[in-house]
Amino acid sequence: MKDAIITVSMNPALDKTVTVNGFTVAGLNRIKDVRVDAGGKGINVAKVLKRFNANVTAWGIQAGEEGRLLARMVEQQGIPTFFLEAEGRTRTNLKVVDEATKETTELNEPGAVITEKVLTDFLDRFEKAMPATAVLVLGGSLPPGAPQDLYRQMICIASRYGVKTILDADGEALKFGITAAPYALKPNIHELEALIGYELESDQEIVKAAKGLLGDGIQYVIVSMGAEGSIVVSGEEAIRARPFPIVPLSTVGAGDSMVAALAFCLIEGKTLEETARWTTAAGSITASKPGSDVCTFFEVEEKLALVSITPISKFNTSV
Ligand SMILES: Nc1ncnc2c1ncn2[C@@H]1O[C@H](COP(=O)(O)OP(=O)(O)OP(=O)(O)O)[C@@H](O)[C@H]1O
Ligand SMILES: O=P(O)(O)OC[C@@]1(O)O[C@H](CO)[C@@H](O)[C@@H]1O
Repeated sequence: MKDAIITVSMNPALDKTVTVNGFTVAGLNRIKDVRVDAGGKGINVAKVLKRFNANVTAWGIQAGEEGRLLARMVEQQGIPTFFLEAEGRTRTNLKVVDEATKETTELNEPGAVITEKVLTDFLDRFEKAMPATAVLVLGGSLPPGAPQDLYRQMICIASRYGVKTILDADGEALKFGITAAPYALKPNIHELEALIGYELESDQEIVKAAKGLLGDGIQYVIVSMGAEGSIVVSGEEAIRARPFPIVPLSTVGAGDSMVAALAFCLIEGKTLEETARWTTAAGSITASKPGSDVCTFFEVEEKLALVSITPISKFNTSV
């Protein structure tokens, strides 16, 4: 059985995380600590999957000195990579962690422009890799120059080879991507609300909205809700998962850790309840780590039983 997972980061980043004590907008902020991690959603997913001992390769586009540094940082973690080089410079995303409030403020650059030539080469190599791939993870924003329906194109290619795609995107990239019926989606609550065009006030409303996305090939929707945990929905079941308490150090990569755990659960054939436990525990452990550092397999495994699980049908069967 195939077990290879490919993560794609078309717009990766060096994540520069600075820690301040009491972040002041429009004032002088003295930085207490700085760290730089290899970032981008697909790269974070690959970092977790490597720690889960999965057969993962990080694909993407890199550019300039920053791009070479990024690729080196990923490879130093023992993750096999396939990066095509583009012109310009891979972006640096600034993450400001406020020690006082435990809040993270993110300032993400648009990224280097991608040319049609690089894109065509990438898609060509991508299609060649699909026959040996079991799960594909598409995550993050698209770089300037890329068509908004790029994820849709990739999902269509992957589907021709029976590859299960997990899509973690927002805005237009998500809207277009959904039309190609990825196997699973991981919107956070704000991305889901933006997609459907209205606010969701209760768990029942979230389940209803998530269920509305299922069908025509979409099998799972995981709606993440920060400290509130998540709602995991399949055609047959809906589960409310609540995390154990943590002290958040940087929430960057928490959603990506959920996506990684979902890819792991798909490969391992876990049940929906097990998937709810693995994804939620992975997200919460990553949120308790500094910068874009991510959870390990043993840290997650140790906490699985502490994730509180409630089947949604228990309190409302009408959704
Ligand atoms: N403050 C927190 N306390 C406990 N768990 C948290 C906290 N923040 C995040 N998590 C865990 O991480 C998961 C994903 O968080 P979130 O909904 O913020 O994802 P996201 O918005 O996709 O994150 P990102 O895009 O930064 O990776 C949550 O479902 C939860 O399990
Ligand atoms: O700008 P995008 O592509 O939407 O998000 C990029 C990013 O914020 O996502 C990761 C966290 O999920 C970070 O490593 C990275 O900086």
